[in-house]
Amino acid sequence: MGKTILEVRDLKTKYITRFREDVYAVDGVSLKIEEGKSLGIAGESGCGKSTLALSLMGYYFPPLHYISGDIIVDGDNISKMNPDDIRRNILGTEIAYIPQAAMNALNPTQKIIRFIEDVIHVHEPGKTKKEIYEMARARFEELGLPSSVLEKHAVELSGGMKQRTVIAISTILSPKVLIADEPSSALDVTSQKMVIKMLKNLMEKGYIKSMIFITHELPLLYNVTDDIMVMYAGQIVEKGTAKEMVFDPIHPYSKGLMGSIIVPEAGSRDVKLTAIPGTPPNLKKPPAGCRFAERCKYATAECRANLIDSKEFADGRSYRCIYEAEKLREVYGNE
Ligand SMILES: Nc1ncnc2c1ncn2[C@@H]1O[C@H](COP(=O)(O)OP(=O)(O)OP(=O)(O)O)[C@@H](O)[C@H]1O
Repeated sequence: MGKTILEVRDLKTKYITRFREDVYAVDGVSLKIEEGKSLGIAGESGCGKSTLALSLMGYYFPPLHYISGDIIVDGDNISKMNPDDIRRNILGTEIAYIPQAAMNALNPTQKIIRFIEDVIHVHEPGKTKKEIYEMARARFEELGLPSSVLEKHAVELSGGMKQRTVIAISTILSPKVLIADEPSSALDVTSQKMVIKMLKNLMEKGYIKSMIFITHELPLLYNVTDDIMVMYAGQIVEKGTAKEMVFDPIHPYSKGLMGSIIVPEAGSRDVKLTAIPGTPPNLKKPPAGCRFAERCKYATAECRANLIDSKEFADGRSYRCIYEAEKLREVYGNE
C-alpha cells in the first residue's frame, strides 16, 4: 500500500435553497487515494459529482453547506477549516480544482503570465517577476506547451490550448490533489487527447501526487484513471479498479452504465451509454431505502424499506446493494 494522499470519511454536504429546502447532494461519501493514483468519478448529471468536488476543497459558500465527515489531505484534516484559511493554505498547494468550462473563466484581455504571477504571489509574495517567468517557462515546456503562450492573451488561444493552459496554471504550485471536473468534454477529439496526455504527464512527472477525474464519459475513464467510483443520487454505489468496474461491474446501476463498453480503446468517444429507464430520486427527499430501487429491475420490498450499507472488500472494492456479488454475476450471466 502506498501513502494515502486523500482520505474522505462519511462526508455529507447539502444545498439550502432560497426556499429554505435542503438538497442532500453528497450523502455519506468515503474514499481514499494513494500517492501516484487517480480516481475517476462517473454518474449521471445531477448525481452530485461537482458538489463532491466543491465539498472536497472545503468550498462552503452558500448555498452549499458542510454537514459532517472528514477530509484528510496528506494527514491534515481540512474539513473544519474556515474558507479564508482554505483559500490561503489549501487551494493551489494542497488541492487544485479545474471546474467545468474552466477555459472560459480566463479574463480574455490578460496575459497568461499575469495569471501565473497572481497564483504564485498568494503563496510566495517575495518571488520576482523574473523568477516566476523562469519557473513558468520551465513548467510549460516540461508539459509540452510552447513558452510563447505566456506572453499571449487568453483570447489569442484556441479552445484546446486554453484548457491546457488553465491546467498548467492551476497546477503550477504542484498540488497534492488535482480535481478535474469534465476537463475535456467541451473539446474536439484531438484536443481531448492532448488534455488527457497532459494530465497523465503531470502525474508521471510528480507535479501532482493524485488526481480525481470527473466525467460522464465512461470509456474515457477506463483509459485515464486507476480506479473508478460510480455515484448515484449523492451516494457512492460502487468502487473498484478501472478494469473491475468496466469488465465486472456488480451494482445494477454500474452494470447499466458500463454495459455499453465492449472493448474500450484509447480516446474512444463513439461508445454511447446505455440509457437506463427512469429518473433519479429527488435529493430534497431521498428515499429511505436503496436510491436506485425505483429504476432497478431486481428491486424487492426490502430494498425500498431499508437503508442499504456498502459491502466492503479487503482489496478496496465496494458496492451498495442487498444482493451478494455472486448472485448478481449469476443473474447478469443468464441475461
Ligand atoms: N446551487 C444549487 N442549489 C441547490 N441545489 C443544487 C445547486 N447546485 C446543484 N444542486 C443540486 O445538487 C444535486 C447535485 O448536483 P451536481 O451539480 O453536483 O451534480 P453533477 O453530477 O455534477 O451533475 P453534472 O454532471 O450535470 O454537472 C442536483 O440535484 C442538483 O440539482
